[in-house]
Amino acid sequence: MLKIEKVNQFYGQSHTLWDLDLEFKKGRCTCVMGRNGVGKTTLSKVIMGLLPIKDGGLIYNGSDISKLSDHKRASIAIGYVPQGREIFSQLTVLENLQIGVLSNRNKIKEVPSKIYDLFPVLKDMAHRKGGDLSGGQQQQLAIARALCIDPDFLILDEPSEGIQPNIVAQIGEVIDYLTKEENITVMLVEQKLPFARRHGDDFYVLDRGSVVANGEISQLSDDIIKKYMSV
Ligand SMILES: Nc1ncnc2c1ncn2[C@@H]1O[C@H](COP(=O)(O)OP(=O)(O)OP(=O)(O)O)[C@@H](O)[C@H]1O
Repeated sequence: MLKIEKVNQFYGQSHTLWDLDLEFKKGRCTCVMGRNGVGKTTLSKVIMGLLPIKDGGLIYNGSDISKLSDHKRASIAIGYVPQGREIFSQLTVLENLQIGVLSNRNKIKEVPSKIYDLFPVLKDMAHRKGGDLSGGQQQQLAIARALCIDPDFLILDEPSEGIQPNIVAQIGEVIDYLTKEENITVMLVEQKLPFARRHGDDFYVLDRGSVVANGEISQLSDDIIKKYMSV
């Protein structure tokens, strides 16, 4: 589905991603983990085309997308829910969703009813301003907006961070539904181990911009956690 091949990325002189090799398999949830500052968000932005890479390739369904603009990448159906959500707080819930619909690759005009099946609260709050929603509801709105483009590949950057437990559980159920029922490929940037273990299929652990461990989520051992994830 998506292969990251020998990717190197720099912020100015600062070498941040080092010869990264990762593979995201179709219909699976792959967790990208590691301590603060190891490069997880940088990798998400590289995939979205928000940051340039120095060399290497991003092979998406067999083609190298590393030279495409972020706009073109949205049209090839990569959805992105950034850390901090970035919803439009002055627009209503419905207007936020309609912005996702504008980038829908099948040129639909209305918010699909499936979105409200996944997130019923958004139907109840359709005419409320995004900024009036709780943090958890804003996270749901951000995920729903990304789903409005009908993505094949969805990047979720720490969706459970600072969110109340019942909404975290709902978001986990949505991830399971998207991978298992809709065959969507999910990249889950996650620091919370129980959430990653419950909803992830595969994992990569990064340290200082390099992959230091990977495998199926059942292979995420206490040794790896102690060495690369505990503070
Ligand atoms: N715009 C930038 N300019 C320069 N350096 C940056 C920039 N953004 C991030 N960095 C640096 O790049 C490294 C990787 O940061 P990144 O945000 O990708 O890590 P992360 O693993 O996502 O961390 P966190 O879990 O805190 O979000 C860090 O050393 C960070 O300070």
